[in-house]
Order: sequence, then structure tokens, then C-alpha cells
Amino acid sequence: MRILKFGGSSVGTTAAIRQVADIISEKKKDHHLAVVVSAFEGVTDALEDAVVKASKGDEAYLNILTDLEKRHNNAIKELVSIQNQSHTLAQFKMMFNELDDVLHGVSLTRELTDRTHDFVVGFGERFSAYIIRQFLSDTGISADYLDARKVIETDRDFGSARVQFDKTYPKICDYFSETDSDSIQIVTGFVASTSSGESTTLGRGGSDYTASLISAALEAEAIELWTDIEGIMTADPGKVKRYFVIPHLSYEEAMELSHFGAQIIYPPALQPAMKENIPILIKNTFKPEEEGTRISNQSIPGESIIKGISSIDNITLLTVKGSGMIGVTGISARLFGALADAGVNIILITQASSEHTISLAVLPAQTKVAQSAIKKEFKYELRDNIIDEVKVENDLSIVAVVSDNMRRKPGISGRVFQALGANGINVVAIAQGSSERNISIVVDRKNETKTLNTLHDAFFIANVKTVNLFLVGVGLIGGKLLDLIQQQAQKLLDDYHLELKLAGVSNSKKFLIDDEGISMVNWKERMMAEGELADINHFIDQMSDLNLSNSIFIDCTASDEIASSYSNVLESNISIVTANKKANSSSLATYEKLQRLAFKHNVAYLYETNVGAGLPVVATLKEQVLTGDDVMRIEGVLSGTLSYIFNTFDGSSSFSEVVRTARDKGFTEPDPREDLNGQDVGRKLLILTREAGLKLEFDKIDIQNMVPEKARDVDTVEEFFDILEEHDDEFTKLFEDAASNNKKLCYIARYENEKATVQLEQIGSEHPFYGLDGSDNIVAFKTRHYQKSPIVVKGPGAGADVTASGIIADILRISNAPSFREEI
Ligand SMILES: NC(=O)C1=CN([C@@H]2O[C@H](COP(=O)(O)OP(=O)(O)OC[C@H]3O[C@@H](n4cnc5c(N)ncnc54)[C@H](OP(=O)(O)O)[C@@H]3O)[C@@H](O)[C@H]2O)C=CC1
Ligand SMILES: N[C@@H](CC=O)C(=O)O
Ligand code: NA
Repeated sequence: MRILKFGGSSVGTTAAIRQVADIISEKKKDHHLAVVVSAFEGVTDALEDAVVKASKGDEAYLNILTDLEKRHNNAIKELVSIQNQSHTLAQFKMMFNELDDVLHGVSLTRELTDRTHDFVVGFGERFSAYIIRQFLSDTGISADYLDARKVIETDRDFGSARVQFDKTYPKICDYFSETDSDSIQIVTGFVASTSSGESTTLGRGGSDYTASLISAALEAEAIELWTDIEGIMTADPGKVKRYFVIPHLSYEEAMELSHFGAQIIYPPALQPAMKENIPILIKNTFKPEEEGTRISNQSIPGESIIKGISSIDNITLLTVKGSGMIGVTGISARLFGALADAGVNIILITQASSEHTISLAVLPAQTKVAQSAIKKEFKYELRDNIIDEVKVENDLSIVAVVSDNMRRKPGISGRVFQALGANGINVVAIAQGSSERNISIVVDRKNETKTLNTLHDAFFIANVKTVNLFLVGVGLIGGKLLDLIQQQAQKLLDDYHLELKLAGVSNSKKFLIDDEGISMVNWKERMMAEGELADINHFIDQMSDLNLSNSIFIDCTASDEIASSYSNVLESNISIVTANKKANSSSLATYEKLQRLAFKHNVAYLYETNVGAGLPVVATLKEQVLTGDDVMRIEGVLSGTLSYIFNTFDGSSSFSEVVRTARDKGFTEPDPREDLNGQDVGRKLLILTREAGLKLEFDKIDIQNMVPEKARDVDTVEEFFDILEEHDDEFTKLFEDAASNNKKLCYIARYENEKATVQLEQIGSEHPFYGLDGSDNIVAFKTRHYQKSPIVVKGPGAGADVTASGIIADILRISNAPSFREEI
């Protein structure tokens, strides 16, 4: 025998009922069936509303009745064959008159007892079971109507009646043994009766309870709960986009998950079935081909470590704390006793092993009651300061990670907290049941969704991890970055399960933020059409309000304004990758503050492309310093532009033409004067000295400016080029002077003995920088460990490709930084 139960939404429309009939006719080929049905969707609520209105003398209850009668009559007309319609309508009319009479009585007496209430709200199931039975018979499926009041007996505690198992089970067995086993019993869910035949109801999860009781009595092979969702999900689909259906859960896991918010089943209702080890299947009426979720004690091979992640959106944390609690027996007994007496439902408890604090989570509606119960119980301890005030923290959520498979398995909680830490999520409290089946984490309510997504990504490793990119500046470098990401997208997805999603984008005119993602192809059209006027503060506000896990802010501008907003980004627990050197080359205080903020908020602040574009210059130096080495000298050609210019300029074309070519090749700053005036190189040298642990300010660097005086203050780059042309001869002369000495020109940055200089030099063939080619950068670090032969990094140090790939490398460093994706 298999028990099928169809919930309200599965019988909500006549189309749905036809679907139910199809499922039954399919199932009956292989199994003996009994079918429990709920009231049509919304009917129980309408009955409740009607009886409450009637009890207040509100005549509107009559309208509700009329609507209910119409709805059921229409269903009969649509579903029941012509020859059986008048009979069914007549039977239905009799039931309906009974309801009408009771409500009329309630409206006259203005009195609503629990007993009457139970009687009225149970009509919905009687209506639906009756109609469905008739419909099935008409479609050739032999079916009987069973009013469960005949077989399920409860006590007389109307409103919250308890099932009398010793009476109920024999009644069910007797009834079924006497019925024709070829005929399917269509059973009213939710309703029961007392020994003297008065109607009662089974409370929350009522129809599940009916199915569960019948299955336990008949020792059924399984229960199928047919509903409008595909099963129990790994997480709430409203909060986690990449949820999926959990194929299998143990009874205990199902209970843990539903305790923490996954309200698909109501475990107490399924207790009779669980006790008998009867498997429970959750299936979708509208997608019967889907596997659904199976709840049983037999696990399936290859199950994931974590089964599901659920949450309670709004809780209050009460903390009782005080030195007087240490070593004193009976404190917690008194605390929980007092709360139980006050009817407070405690969702989570955590106690420090020092016994100094006990924290407990309750629903906000119970905060006041809980607080005053505690105050009353510990009146004297509070007066004598043995116990401090009861601390109340509002606007918190509990997120629970649930699985049997994490029992006795080390590393799970490590993985949980590593993932949370990597996303800047602060943990307010933690509890783990000794069953090790559940790790519960209390977080700020604003972080609930982020926490769910972070943990979901961290554990369901077969799934893809999404990194949300917020890109400001989509010129040469930013544009190339988007191109390269697109080119790499499939590989990153296939090999690393990594999706780089553009969640925000801005240029100097507009910005657009969309957590669903922005196409990297037509971002511009969309941003210009839908975006808001560019405003970095609004951009950052919206980005942090979204609070997406794995967010990275990328700066591909050369703007001071954007650079000065980094602290806001880091304070929002969002990592930064920047090609813009302005922040790191501003005051030392700012540089140090940003490092501190990144550390404090446990996010990354990476800027490899600040020096030598994609070349591993910053990382090399950083690692050297971390190992305890001291930097004695930094020397290098740090400008791709200037390297290109002086490697190419041989007098055959004019200097200004060579500069234009460098610009066209994408080597220069947005304004090439920043290269020629030495500022860009100065910034890079400054950044390197700071990475080396030296405390330098920009104005301490002696920089040779090669921009002709007249060209320094003109407004546009074109005007600059015009003036530069007028000075071509001066540069030709510089070249010729060097050539006559058998030397070449080289613009060198150097730090040694507390002196920092950036200047044009003549170097001979013996110099290690002499052989530089194209836009090559070279940097040599002479350190305590590398004195004789310095560490040298060399290669193309400017251009869109190398810079964009350097930015991607930083993004990947952040994305893969935590090792929680490795299978334990
Ligand atoms: N070229 C190279 O080889 C290397 C460059 N870099 C650095 O990369 C950065 C970008 O250079 P590049 O791509 O050539 O510059 P571009 O001038 O081509 O692009 C700059 C982008 O920033 C946008 N922008 C400017 N100000 C703002 C603002 N306030 N708010 C929002 N967006 C703004 C511009 O908007 P709009 O499109 O509206 O003008 C443009 O999209 C620079 O900091 C540079 O130093 C680093 C290493 C190597
Ligand atoms: N303009 C710069 C670009 C890299 O930072 C250069 O030429 O090196
Ligand atoms: Na670099």
C-alpha cells in the first residue's frame, strides 16, 4: 500500500485535479493506493474567515459562502459527468446546507467555540474529497470516499486535539480490511473526530498527518506528498539562486532543515511514519517526472557533505552574563525553566565554556516576555550585580548548515567560517548540536542572504562559484579586461567552476548595477539607456546594499576621485583590484590606512598592475619582504611608454611622432604628459618603496620632467602634442649627444641610501638596461639576500593586453584565495 497525499495547490484548480487523476491512474498500475486530499487551495482560510466574521455578526460571511459554493459547483460542473452531476450537486448541497446552518447559528449567538471552529474549517476537505472521488469514478478509476472522521480519533481538546493512536490504528486497519482493495480510498485530510463523533482537526500539517497515520497503521511501503514544488531545496530559492533539489534526506536532517525555516514539511505530522521507517517522497504534481526528495533512513551513495542550508530571517539574541554565573549550579535550569513557564520557544542556545554567558535566540515577538521572565527569575542576582543586565540584540538571522554526513568529519566548520571570513561576514554567535548534524550561525540580518549564498557556493562544489565584478572605468584597459574575461569565461567555468559576472559598471558619464548580471558585450548600450548619472558614492552604496558574496570592485580609471573612495569599498567588506596608481601614491597615511582596512575587513586589496603592468613586480617584492629580507636598492625602467620611446627613437622619425605611436599602442597614460613628466614613474617608484616597507612621501622623490614648460598647463592632449612638435629638435639633440658617446637614453627610477630619483640617463652597452626592447620594463631589487646578483623582473610593462591580464590574475587570486573549494 502506498499513501498519496495531494496538498491544496495540487487540487487548486480543475486542471490541477485532472493532473492529480493522471498521477493516480499511473501509480495505481504498480501499487495499491490510498489518497489523502487537502481542501482546494485557499478554502480552509476562507472558511476560517467566514466563521470569524459570522461570530462578529458581520454579514460578509454570506458572500464568502456564496463564493465557496460557486467555486465548488463550478468544479463539479467541469469535472463530473453529466449523468452524475445532479446527484453530486445534490449531495454537495446537503453538505453545504449543513455548513450554512452552523454559520447562521454562530452569527446569531455571536459565539465561536473551538468545537464549532473545528467543525467549520474541516468542511474544505470533505468538499474536495467528495468531488475528486466522483471525478475519478467518472474517469474509470474505482474510488470510494472516506471521511477520515470515521477512522481517526482524537481527544476532546478542540482546537489542539491529540490523536488517540490506540483507537485510531485499529479503526484504520479494520476499515481498510473491509474495503474492496481494488477501489482507491479518497480520504479527507485534516479532519478527525472524538469518540462520540464530534468533529476535530489535526492542526498544522493536518493532511500530512492524516497520510502519516494511515501509512503507519497499514505499514505502508511509502508516503508520497504531492505539492507544487520539486522537493526540498538545498536553500530557499527566494534567497539563493543556485539552489537545487536535495535527492535524499534522513528523517533527522529533514527535521533540522524544517526547524530552521525550510517549511515544506511539518515533522511532527510525519512522526508516525518516521517511527515506522516509512519513506516519504516529496513530489511536484505539475512536474511528476522530476525525482523529488526522498526522506528515509537509507542514505544514497555519493551524497554531498552538506544537505541543505536554511535560515530564520529575524531573531533576537538574549544574552545573560555575569561573573556570578561561574561554577554556580542550577543557573541554566532556572533560566530555561523560567522561559518555559513563560511559554517562550527557544530557537538556539549557546553557552561559553567559562559559563560566564548564556545566549539564546527567540522570535522577536517573544523578546519582551522572555526578557521579563529572566528579570523576574534573577531579580536578586541582578540587584546584587551577580548577573549583568540581560543584553538584547535585534535584527539578527540564524543560518543553519545541515547534514548527517558532517558527523565525525573534521574540517566542516573550518570551511564554514573560512568562507564567511573571506566574505567579511561577522559571526555574532554559533551553536552546534552535539548530534553534529547542524551548525547554526547567528549573523546580522542584512547579511542573511549573503551568508546563505556564501555557504551554498562553498559547499555545493559541483556548482559554480560566482564572483561579482563591479568595474569602474571602461576605457582602453577596462574594455580589454571585459574582452579577455569573455574569452576566458568558458575555461574558467569548465576547469575552475568559476563564473565571473559583471554586476556593476561605470564610466565617467553613467553607471549601472544589476545583480542578475550585465552583458559584457552590450554593457554600454544598456548602461547608457538604463543607467544612472555617474556618481561613485551612489555606485558604492548600491554595490554594498546588494551585499553579494564574492564581490570585487575594479578600478580601471586614472581618477583621484575614484581612488579616494577605496576606504568606503573596503569598509563594505568588498575586495579591490586596481590598475589606478593614485591611491597608493597619495599620502603614506592613506596607503597605510588602505592596507589596514583590507586586513581588518579580511578582504583583498590588490594592485599588481600598478607597476610593470602584468609583470609580477609587486608580488615579488611583497613576498621578499614577507620572508624577512631587506631591500637595499630598487632600480628600474618602470615606464613602458618611456622605454618604448627611447628604445625606438633613433632620429629617423620625430620625437613627437614616436610619442604618438606609444599612445596609439596603448602604452601611455590617458594623458601622455603623465609619462613624459615622470609623475607616472615617480608613483611607481613610490609604491615600490612602500611595498619594501620604506616610509616615503611623493615630494621626496626627485623627478626630471621632460614635458616642455609651455605644454605643461595646456588643456588638451592635442595641444600638448602640437607644442611637443615644436621641441622635437631638443630631443633629437639629446639622442645625438648620447649616440656620440656610444650610449643610449634611458629613463631610470632609483632608490638607494634614502634617496629616490627619476631621471633621464645615458647608459652604455655594459649597463644591464642597455638591451631593453619595445615597451619592456625592467626592475632590479638588490636586497640583503640578493646583494651580488639582484632579483630582476623584466618584460613588456605596458599595453592593454598585459595590463588586462594582470588585472584578471589579481581577480583570480581573490576568487581562489580560500581553499574551501577543495573536497575534504
Ligand atoms: N596603459 C597601460 O599599459 C596601463 C595602464 N594602467 C592604468 O590603467 C588605468 C586606465 O587607463 P586607460 O584605460 O588607458 O584609461 P582610459 O582613459 O582609456 O579609460 C579611463 C576610463 O575611466 C573612466 N573614468 C574616468 N574618470 C571616471 C570617474 N570619475 N568615474 C567613472 N569613470 C571614470 C573613463 O570614462 P569615459 O569612458 O566616460 O571617459 C574611462 O572609461 C590608468 O590608471 C592607468 O594608469 C596601469 C597599468 C598599465
Ligand atoms: N603609462 C604607463 C602604463 C603602465 O602603468 C607606462 O607607460 O608604463
Ligand atoms: Na605588475
